[in-house]
Amino acid sequence: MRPATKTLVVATKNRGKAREFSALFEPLGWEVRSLNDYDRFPDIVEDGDTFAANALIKARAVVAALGVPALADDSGLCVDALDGAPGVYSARYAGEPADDAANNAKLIAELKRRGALLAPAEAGRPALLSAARFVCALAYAEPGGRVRTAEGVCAGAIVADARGANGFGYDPHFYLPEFGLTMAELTAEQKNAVSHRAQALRQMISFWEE
Ligand SMILES: O=c1nc[nH]c2c1ncn2[C@H]1C[C@H](O)[C@@H](COP(=O)(O)OP(=O)(O)OP(=O)(O)O)O1
Ligand SMILES: [Mg+2]
Repeated sequence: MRPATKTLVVATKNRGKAREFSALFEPLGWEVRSLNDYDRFPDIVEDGDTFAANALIKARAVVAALGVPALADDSGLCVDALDGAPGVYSARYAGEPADDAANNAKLIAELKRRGALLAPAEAGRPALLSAARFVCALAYAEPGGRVRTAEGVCAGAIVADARGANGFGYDPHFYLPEFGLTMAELTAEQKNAVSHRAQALRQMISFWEE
């Protein structure tokens, strides 16, 4: 089961995600179309309990609306000290409409309130950190009803001070110990080598090749 054409609809309105999918698919000779390429595509209600459930909801909604195969991404940030929050609520953590700056401000305020930003023993690390991971569930759906899901995880830590201007969402506060940089300080190529999204996509592509 793999898409029959070299154009793939990605069921997202998030321009940051769409940009990353375009870059990830480009070396494979695939062109990505997002919901921003359709006039007034209705908002999809994401009321699933898990990333995978929400990805399936989005993929199926786009298949139903457009009649073509669709790949959907539901992703978010899970912070250990917040018992996995904001999790599936990452996009609307600070309320709706979704606002990255408000979400980041609420995240840091919440971690400070709980005393959950800790100074690591090692020198050269950012001052205050709190263990976290990015999670990405992908769902691929076809008009015939077949579906496939994949998941990727990227471990890191939330850092109190925002750094970097690349990426989107929580990237300026997501610190990667192996780089000594936040996700927003990585180049697009670096992020696409390690991200939760890239890992989930690698798994999905391996399913497509089965
Ligand atoms: O690589 C990432 N770098 C930073 N932040 C990220 C990343 N990946 C997900 N996130 C955050 C953004 C948003 O707050 C939430 C996703 O929510 P999610 O519902 O999956 O996406 P969305 O509503 O922005 O667009 P859409 O549903 O149309 O795909 O997690
Ligand atoms: Mg969403």
